[in-house]
Amino acid sequence: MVNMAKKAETTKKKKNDKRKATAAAAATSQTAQQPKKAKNDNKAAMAKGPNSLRNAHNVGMGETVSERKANELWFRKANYGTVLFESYYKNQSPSIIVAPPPPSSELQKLSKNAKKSLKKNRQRQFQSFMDCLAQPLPVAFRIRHTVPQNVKASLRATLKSLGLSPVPYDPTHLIYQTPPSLNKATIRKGGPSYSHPLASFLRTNLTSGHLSRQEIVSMIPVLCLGPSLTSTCLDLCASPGSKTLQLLETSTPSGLIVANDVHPGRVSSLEAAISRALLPSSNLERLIISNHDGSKFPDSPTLGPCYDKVLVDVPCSGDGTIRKDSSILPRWNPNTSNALHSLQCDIGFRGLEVLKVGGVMAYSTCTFNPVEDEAVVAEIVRRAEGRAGEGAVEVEGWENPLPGLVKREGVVDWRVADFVEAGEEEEEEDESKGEEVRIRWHDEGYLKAKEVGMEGAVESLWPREDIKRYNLDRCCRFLPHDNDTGGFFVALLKKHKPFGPRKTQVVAEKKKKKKKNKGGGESEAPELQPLRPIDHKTYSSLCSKHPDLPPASRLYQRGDDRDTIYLVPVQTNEIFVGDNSSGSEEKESPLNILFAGRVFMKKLESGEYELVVKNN
Ligand SMILES: C[S@@+](CC[C@H](N)C(=O)[O-])C[C@H]1O[C@@H](n2cnc3c(N)ncnc32)[C@H](O)[C@@H]1O
Repeated sequence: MVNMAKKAETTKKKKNDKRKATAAAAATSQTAQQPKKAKNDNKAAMAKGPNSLRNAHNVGMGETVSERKANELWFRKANYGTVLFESYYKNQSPSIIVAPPPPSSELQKLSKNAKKSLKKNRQRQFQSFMDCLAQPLPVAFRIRHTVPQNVKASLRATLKSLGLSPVPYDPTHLIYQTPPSLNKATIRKGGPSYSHPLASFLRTNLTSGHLSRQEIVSMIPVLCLGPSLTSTCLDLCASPGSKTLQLLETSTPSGLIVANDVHPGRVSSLEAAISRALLPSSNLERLIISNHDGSKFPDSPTLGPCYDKVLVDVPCSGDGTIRKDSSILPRWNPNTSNALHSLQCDIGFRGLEVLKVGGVMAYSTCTFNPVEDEAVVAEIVRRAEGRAGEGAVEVEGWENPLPGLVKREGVVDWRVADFVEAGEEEEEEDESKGEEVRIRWHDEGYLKAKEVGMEGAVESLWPREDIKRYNLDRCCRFLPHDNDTGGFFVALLKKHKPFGPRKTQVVAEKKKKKKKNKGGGESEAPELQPLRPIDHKTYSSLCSKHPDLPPASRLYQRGDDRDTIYLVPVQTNEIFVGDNSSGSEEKESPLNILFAGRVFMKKLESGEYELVVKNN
């Protein structure tokens, strides 16, 4: 009895260790680098097997080093991620990475030799995918739309003299890509190409705001949403802001852009990136930056679903960016994708809820993984149908905004997996079997997966029987070896019907108070107090000295900083407060606005406010 209890406890502990390793791998920042020393230790320990690595780091023994870090290190050192990645995508459904096989009726007609060569060809395709991932990503950049025509012409001429032409598939001739030898690693300070004329050209013009550095495939969602943004647009997961900037550049004077992110720190870096871009004030006057969990983004109290366009560029496992960040591969884990799926569904569905009828939403990720891509699209359409009936939302086909950039159809068939240490599921006593980590496929579906203890199993991870109904083939996949880019996924969804009422209305979360946690660090509370409409008293006193002031509805101040007055977008009060005419100190916006518009007035030492001159 005692032995059995001990065995059960060991098994439980092992499972806990594994769970922690997974969570750690998922939680670590994508930019985390593998420590140099780890690479050397790796070779010796790998020879003995991954468990010796784990023991060497005291993982699971409650030792001094933080267990989380040790678990993650163990996982990466064993290079499990790379092994899992290759095994996962090689054995995924046929058309995720390689071109779809011919239909079985045609396959049967092929000779033995033809079948063999087909198989070889598919292996070659997979290998070219893997080989491409091992190549660093060239630097992609574009000349900003907001740059005056004469400056555009001069930038193009200089680039031409440096031997660079716009990418052939860009009709605007504004997008460029460096040759492979000039990449993030070689052009950085201390890198071999730091002094290359193209590298210094890039530095100068990125600093001046003439150029924007952005991956080509990551430009696609905004390009698909349409160039004439005369409309109200919500970017639900906006930081670090490359797509928000793209939206701002192409918006027209009557447009509004609300850029939101859940992390207060990342909201501040979003604002900093936008300031660095040196956009004209007229573009900045169309922007609101808010801080909410995208899955609980507040309703407009006056208008309800009011956005013409919504961009949902969700947090994802990011394996499409391996060429840019090689640390992703050694810690790759299918459980990360499975765990993100539900959050992605919740954010995506909220995007559909706040979208106007007739509006369009772009859902995008930088992962190849269908459980974060097509599975999410299918689930949010299904949820929409639950609220508004069949045809409530439709996946739309779209013209390629970059004609010639190879895109592949979305898939309707995929497999779901998690990872296990071989031997663990059978609860083997033979420890040597626990040395191996491998993919465990759950082809029998959700119930069976739950039964065998798949972590994070939810039904929507699997393709449902009626999957063909969702037009998932209209989604687009971009693979690195097709265009020498990163990997990307985009789906466009159009809302056709109003959704019935939710059980509970979504209201802004209570603002958390800033407090010290036990460890002495700051809690997750936002650093900044939100902006609020200017109060009547301040506005009246300003009017007496500045007769041409904009209406009070356009002037906002931060709760704890009365020294600055912001000129916010025209629509702000109409959408978020419900009063478009006068100062409304009693009414509070449900939106946690951390930045908006541009700085309009500053308080002088004398206590008077002075107008801040526009930059253009
Ligand atoms: C893929 S990045 C977005 C990249 C951005 N759209 C761009 O083009 O620069 C995902 C972002 O989602 C944010 N995020 C994570 N969970 C979120 C949530 N629940 N609601 C809103 N944003 C979230 C992360 O902070 C991260 O900045």
